[in-house]
Amino acid sequence: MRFRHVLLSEAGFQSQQLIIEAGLTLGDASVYSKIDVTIDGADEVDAQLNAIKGGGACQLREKVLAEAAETWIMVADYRKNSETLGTNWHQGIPIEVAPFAYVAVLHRLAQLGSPTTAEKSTAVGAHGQVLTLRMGKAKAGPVVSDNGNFIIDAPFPKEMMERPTDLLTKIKLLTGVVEVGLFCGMAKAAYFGNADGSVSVRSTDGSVKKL
Ligand SMILES: O=C(CO)[C@H](O)[C@H](O)COP(=O)(O)O
Repeated sequence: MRFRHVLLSEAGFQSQQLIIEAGLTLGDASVYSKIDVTIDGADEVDAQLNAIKGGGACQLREKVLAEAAETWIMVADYRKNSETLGTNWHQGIPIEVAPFAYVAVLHRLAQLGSPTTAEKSTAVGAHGQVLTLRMGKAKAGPVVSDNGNFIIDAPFPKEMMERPTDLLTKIKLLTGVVEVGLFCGMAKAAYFGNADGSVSVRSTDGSVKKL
């Protein structure tokens, strides 16, 4: 396999800083539109290698790089490995939205089945998470992505999370949505770090190999 030692800045500000600090060559997806391999983290990975991403609010850029890659690989620790998305990642699907449209998108997500405060006891079971605009921790106001957009975290009931591609399609069609933190059918493999320090690799055929 041929590698170019160029790292792309689109994965977000933090990645860009790490690339510069390490003295590596910083590239750009508009110059390197085809990538051999993209390796990325995930917030949760299901049995079919679908993933939730966007815990760091970078899912738009990360999806552009994943789609540009011949091979897209995920790395995560064992706590992010589950049968169905939403099992261990409870805060919901990260959705990047145009700021002026966020109230409209919140309404449409609620209509799609994402629970709001009023209905949380029936809709989300034990976890109690509800549809929210993600707020900053060290700043007042909402989190603003590297693209100047807001992030909505939208939990959905288990029966909808079991069909992530259908859910992705429905959310992506809402006007005002820029990108959805569901990565479906994209990964060639997921590498999980185990509690004992070993690594397990799961492939698209469902096979798991311990390294
Ligand atoms: O999707 C992401 C950022 O948008 C990250 O890949 C995801 O949040 C995992 O991060 P970490 O490996 O630091 O736990």
